[in-house]
Parts: sequence; C-alpha cells; structure tokens
Amino acid sequence: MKPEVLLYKSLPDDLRARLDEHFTVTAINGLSPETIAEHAEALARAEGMIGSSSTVDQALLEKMPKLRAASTISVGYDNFDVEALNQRGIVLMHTPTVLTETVADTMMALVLSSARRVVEVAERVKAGEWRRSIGPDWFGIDVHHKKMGILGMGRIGLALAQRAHHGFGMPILYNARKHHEEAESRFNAQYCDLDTLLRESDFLCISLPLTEQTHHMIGREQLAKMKPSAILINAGRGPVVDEQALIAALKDKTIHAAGLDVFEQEPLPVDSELLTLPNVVALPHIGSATHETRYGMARDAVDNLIAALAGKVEKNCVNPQVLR
Ligand SMILES: NC(=O)C1=CN([C@@H]2O[C@H](COP(=O)(O)OP(=O)(O)OC[C@H]3O[C@@H](n4cnc5c(N)ncnc54)[C@H](OP(=O)(O)O)[C@@H]3O)[C@@H](O)[C@H]2O)C=CC1
Ligand SMILES: O=CC(=O)O
Repeated sequence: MKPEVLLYKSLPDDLRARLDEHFTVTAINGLSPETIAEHAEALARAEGMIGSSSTVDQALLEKMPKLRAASTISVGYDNFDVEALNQRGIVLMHTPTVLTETVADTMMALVLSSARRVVEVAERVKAGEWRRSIGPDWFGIDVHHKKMGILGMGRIGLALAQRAHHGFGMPILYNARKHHEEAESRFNAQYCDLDTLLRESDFLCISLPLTEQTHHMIGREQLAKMKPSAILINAGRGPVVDEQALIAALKDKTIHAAGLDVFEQEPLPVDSELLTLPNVVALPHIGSATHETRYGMARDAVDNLIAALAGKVEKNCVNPQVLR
C-alpha cells in the first residue's frame, strides 16, 4: 500500500502525477482552520505533507499522529515548529539552492529600483507627468561602486555579493555568525560587526532567516546608526526588521529609502503606511517567483518527500539529527 500524504498547495500536472505514483494523495486548498477540520481524517492518516507558507505547529501535529515527513516548497522554514518535529522524529525537508540565484536577482532589482526610483518615475510617466526634459526632482542615486552591506552571507548573500562585486564594482561588507571564506576570496568581502555594517553601508541588504535571534534585529536603534543616504533592502523575512521603526525612519529621513520583498504581515495590509511613502519599493514576496524557479522548487520538494518517506535522505534536510 502506498503511504498517504497531504498536499496543501497546487502542483504542476507532471509533478502531481509523480506524487500520485508514489503516494495516495489528499489535496486540500491550503491549511486553514476550515480545511483542517474538513479533512481531519486525511490528516490523521497522513504520513507525509507537502506545501508552503502555512503554519505547522504543535496543535496541527497533534492532529497528524502518523506524520513522518514534511516537505516545504521553500528554503525558509520559520513557519514550522522544528522543536516539535524533532521531538516526534519527523523529518523536515526544504528547497535551498534551486532558488538562490533568482532571489539574488530580486534583491538586485530592489537595489536598482529603490536607488533609481524606477517604480516611482515609471508611474509618473504613465500619469502623463513627463512633459519636458526631466530635472533633479526625478533623479536617483548611483548604485555602482557604492558600498554594499550584506546581513546574512549564506547562499543568497553570496549570490548577491557576486552580482554587486563583479557586475557593479561594489565593495562588499558583511555580517553573519561566522566568517565566509568563499565570500572573502571571491569577492574580497570584508567581515564586520553589525554596528560597522550599519554605519558604513550605502545599501544594507538583508538575507537572513527569521529566528528568535534575528527577530527585530533591525529596529530604531540600528536604523539610527545608518547613513541618511542609505537604502535598506529586505528579502529575508519581514519580522527581521521592526516595521514601525522602519516607517518612522523613512518618514523622518533617518534613512533614504527601502526596497522590501517581505513584511511583518503578508499580504501587506492595503492600509499599511509603507504604501504611502514614495521612498519605498514594496514587492509581494516575489523573491523566487519566476516560472522556472517555482517549478524547480516544487520538483525538489516532491523529490524530497519521496526520499524522506523512503528513508533515503541525502540532501535538503533541515533536521538530519532525527534520521540517526
Ligand atoms: N523573499 C523571498 O522570496 C525569499 C526569502 N528567503 C529568505 O532568505 C533566507 C536566507 O536564505 P539562504 O541564503 O538560502 O539561507 P542560508 O542559511 O544559506 O543563509 C542564512 C545566513 O544568515 C545568517 N544568520 C543566521 N542567523 C544569524 C544571526 N543571528 N546573526 C547573523 N547572521 C545570521 C547565517 O549565518 P552563518 O553563515 O554564520 O551561519 C547565514 O549566513 C531564508 O531563510 C528565507 O527566510 C529565501 C528565499 C526566497
Ligand atoms: O520565501 C521564500 C522561501 O523560499 O523561503
């Protein structure tokens, strides 16, 4: 008999067929209180689950007594209670690597669009405001050769450093928990403490995961240390930055601008003050959102679940200690 799995995100047809070859699949429309109640019996039978974005906590796990493996279609896994998974010996699989280059592209897009005011001036053209040769009120600031500060020199930070260093001649500063030899040798990146990173960066680019340690790592005190000309880019997770402190800093010009792909609450509420600020570029969490990369993530997540439920995990495992 094939193991039963819960699918809570739609998949491309060929990947859904691959999942069906290996498992008896119950597909549900996201994990909400309603779908969880409606499909209680399928949850109780499921040995695996695959999807993204939804919260997987102790309360949900209690409804899934047979669960052996969870596969998220994302690299970030802050929506999982990993401690609870570990206690139950449930394997958590994710999709690093396949999305790295695409997310770094998105970060570079945020750097360029916030510095050169691409979204704002394009809207002005569409509004019919371009009636004569433009003046300084349409100008942006240079990106090339400015100092890029990267907070979180992991896979994505490294790919961003490559673009900034080789493509834009930018000196790279970075902070992480440890030194990254590859960043230092390939991009001449200089390790520094967080205060130095804040003080010296022209662009502070955040590619951190959300953890207890990184929650609100950037708040009022940290923003006050940045240059008034600096631009903050966040494509890690929204709650790494205290959003109210950021709004205040953007309004009183403590910093120049922000380019944001992630927010404390997603979708960003339509009445968020961020949306009223001309010096903000706000994207709807599109870091990895290209057809190619989203397909690759879904493919890897399906393969990860197949490997995990077959006891053949070789990569992409968040908590390999439960395999021992
Ligand atoms: N906007 C989007 O669509 C996307 C967002 N993301 C987000 O980006 C995050 C990073 O992804 P990825 O680069 O693959 O992950 P990695 O694990 O490769 O890199 C994470 C980096 O963050 C650093 N870090 C973690 N905790 C701290 C801390 N307390 N202080 C300083 N540095 C810290 C790590 O430091 P060290 O190296 O020293 O361990 C590491 O350099 C994901 O977790 C996810 O939240 C990812 C994909 C898409
Ligand atoms: O935010 C996206 C992810 O893959 O993590």
